[in-house]
Amino acid sequence: MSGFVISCGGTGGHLSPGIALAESLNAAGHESHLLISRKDVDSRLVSGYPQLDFIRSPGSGFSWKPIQFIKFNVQQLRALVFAVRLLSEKKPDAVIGFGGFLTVGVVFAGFVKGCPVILHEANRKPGRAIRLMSGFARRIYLPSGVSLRSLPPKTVRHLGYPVRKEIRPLSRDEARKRLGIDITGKLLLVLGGSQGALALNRWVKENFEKLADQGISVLCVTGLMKESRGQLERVSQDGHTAKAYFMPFTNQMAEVLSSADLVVSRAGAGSIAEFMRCRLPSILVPYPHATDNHQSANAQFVEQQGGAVVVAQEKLPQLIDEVTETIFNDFLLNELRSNLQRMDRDNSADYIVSDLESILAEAKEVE
Ligand SMILES: CC(=O)N[C@H]1[C@@H](OP(=O)(O)OP(=O)(O)OC[C@H]2O[C@@H](n3ccc(=O)[nH]c3=O)[C@H](O)[C@@H]2O)O[C@H](CO)[C@@H](O)[C@@H]1O
Repeated sequence: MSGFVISCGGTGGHLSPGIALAESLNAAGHESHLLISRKDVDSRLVSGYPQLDFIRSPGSGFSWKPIQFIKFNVQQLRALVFAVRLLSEKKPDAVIGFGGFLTVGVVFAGFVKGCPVILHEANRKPGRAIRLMSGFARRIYLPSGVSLRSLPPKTVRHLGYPVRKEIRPLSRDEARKRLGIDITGKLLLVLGGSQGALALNRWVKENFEKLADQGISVLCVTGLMKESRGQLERVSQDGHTAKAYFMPFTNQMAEVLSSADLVVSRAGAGSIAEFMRCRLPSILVPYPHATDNHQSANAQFVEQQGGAVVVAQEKLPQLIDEVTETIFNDFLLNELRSNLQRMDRDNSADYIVSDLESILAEAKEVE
C-alpha cells in the first residue's frame, strides 16, 4: 500500500479528476488525501464524497491586480508552510498536482522533501502552475498531442481526464425522473462549468420564449455565485408546455447530463470529458477570458474531432439558430454521439494508478 497527497482544489475542473483518481487509488488498496481550497465550489462538490479524506489548505487565486497580487503571495507562503506540515504528518510516497494555485506550494514542498512529484494537465494549453512546476516532475500526464517544452519524453504520458466513476450515461427518462423534470420533448442543458457563466444564464432568460415556442425546455445550472433557483413555464400556440429549470449547483451530474438532448456549455476540460462519457452532443461557448485562451483550444480540438459545435461568445446572437438547427437534427446528433464515443478514454484513472505503482516500484529498486 502506498500513500498519496493529491492537490486538486480551487475549481471543479481540478477537483473532479482528483476525486476520480483518489477513488481508483483507494480501490487499489492505497491511501489518498485530497488537498482542496476553502472556496464554496470545493465544499459543494466534496459534500458528495464523505468516504474520502479532504484537507482544506489556505490559498488564493493568481491576479496581476496589485492588492490581489499581494494577497496571492501572502497566501502562497501560508500554503507552503501548511503543505510542509501536512507532508511531514502524512509522509506520502508521492505528491500529485492537478494544477491551480494550490498545486505550487505542495509540489514544491514535496520536491524539497524528496517525494516523487506527479502532475496532470487537463487543458490543451498547459496552465501556469503546471508549466512552473514541470521541472520538478517525475511524471506529467498531458492530453494527447499536447507537449511542454524542454521535458524529457520519458517524463510525459498522454492520458485522458479521469472522470468520476458515477458519471455514466443513464436512460433519459430515468434521469429526468430522478431530477423531477416533468416534461415531454427536447431538453437543452445550459452549463457554465463549476462556477457558472453569467453570459449563458442571461442567454437562457432572454431566449426562453423562442425556445419554448419550438417545444424546447431548458435546464440551466447557474453556478453558486449567481445563485438562482426556480422555474419558468410557457405554453406554445400548439398547446405544448415547455419549462426552464434553474439550479445553482448539482451533485447529480450523471442525471443532469443524461437527461438532456443537447448542452450549451463553457469549454472546461472536465465538462468536455463528461460530455464524451455520457455521449452528450454539445455547443461549446469558450470563456473568452480563460488563461491563454485555453478554452478555445479545448473547444476547437473537440470540434475538429467531430464531437461538438463551437460558437464564440461574440457570436452569441447566433446561438439560438445553432441550438434549434442542432437539437432537431437527429442525423447530426447521432454523428456527434458516435464521435464522442470514439474520443472517450474510458479508464484513464486506472491507467494512472498502474503507472504510479510502477514509478514507485522503480524508485524503491533505485533505493
Ligand atoms: C473559467 C476557467 O478557467 N475554467 C477552467 C476550470 O473550469 P471548471 O472548474 O468550470 O471545470 P470543468 O468544466 O473542467 O469541470 C467542471 C466540473 O465540475 C463539476 N460540476 C459542475 C457544476 C455542478 O453543478 N456540479 C458539478 O459537479 C462537473 O461535473 C465537472 O466535473 O478548470 C478546467 C480544468 O482545468 C478548465 O478547463 C476550465 O477552463
